[in-house]
Amino acid sequence: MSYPFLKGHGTENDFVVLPDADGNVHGELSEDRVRALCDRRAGIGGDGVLRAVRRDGGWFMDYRNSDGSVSEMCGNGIRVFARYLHEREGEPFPMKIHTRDGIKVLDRTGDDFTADMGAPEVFAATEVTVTGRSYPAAHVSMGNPHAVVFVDNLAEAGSLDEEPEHDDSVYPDGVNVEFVVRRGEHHVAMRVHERGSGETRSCGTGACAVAVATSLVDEAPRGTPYRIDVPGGTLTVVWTEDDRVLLTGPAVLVAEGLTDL
Ligand SMILES: N[C@@H](CCC[C@H](N)C(=O)O)C(=O)O
Repeated sequence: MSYPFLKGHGTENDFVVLPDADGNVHGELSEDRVRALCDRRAGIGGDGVLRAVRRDGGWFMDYRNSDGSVSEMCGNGIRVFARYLHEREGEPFPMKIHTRDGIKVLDRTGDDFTADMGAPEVFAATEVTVTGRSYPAAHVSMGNPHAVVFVDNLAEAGSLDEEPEHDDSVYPDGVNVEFVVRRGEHHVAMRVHERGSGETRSCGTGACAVAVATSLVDEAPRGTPYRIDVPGGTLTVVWTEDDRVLLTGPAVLVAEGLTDL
């Protein structure tokens, strides 16, 4: 049996989009199927899967990491998802999208898409260990968990092939780890090891967590735009006076077809 799919990315964080309006095409998407779809040699390839299911008069983004695990939220994925809904399902902007982390509002300005990611949660500082070296980390939740580590040089994080070690009592479901260097005023660069996907070229929720952690260190006024360079491009994040994190960046659809996977 063949199924329609699309492929898209946001700052090179790439996804397989699975249209499944009535939720009965893919049923309970198994971890094995997600892994097969995301396989870069034997599959379509992607850092994750975005299954589009109708819900409550709108759409639900069923996000899976490339290892098949579920995450609450994906900031790059939801911009790709919004573009898909606009171009293929005729949904107008601004649009509301249901996620495991509640409803998010997406808007578009030219080639840029902005996701209102809601309020961050900031917890007590923690620690992560990478290739035997421990680093202090800011603990920020954007619906999904992040550990933000400030370093002098992004190469310090090494190849990021291995999952950073973390305290299971702090992050019982694992954690996304961002390594951050300063580039200028309100401007940083980051690399990320994503829970369930390994090192990726970008992470939208990670960029939000980095902007929140950095603006707290800077004591920057709310509303200050932060430029976050990622290996796959640039994202802009604003933490507003009324405690919403706005993530802006590109989202593109690059292919579509049928898959037997
Ligand atoms: N790439 C995403 C985050 C995807 C989920 C993450 N790996 C997790 O398990 O929480 C983004 O752009 O936010």
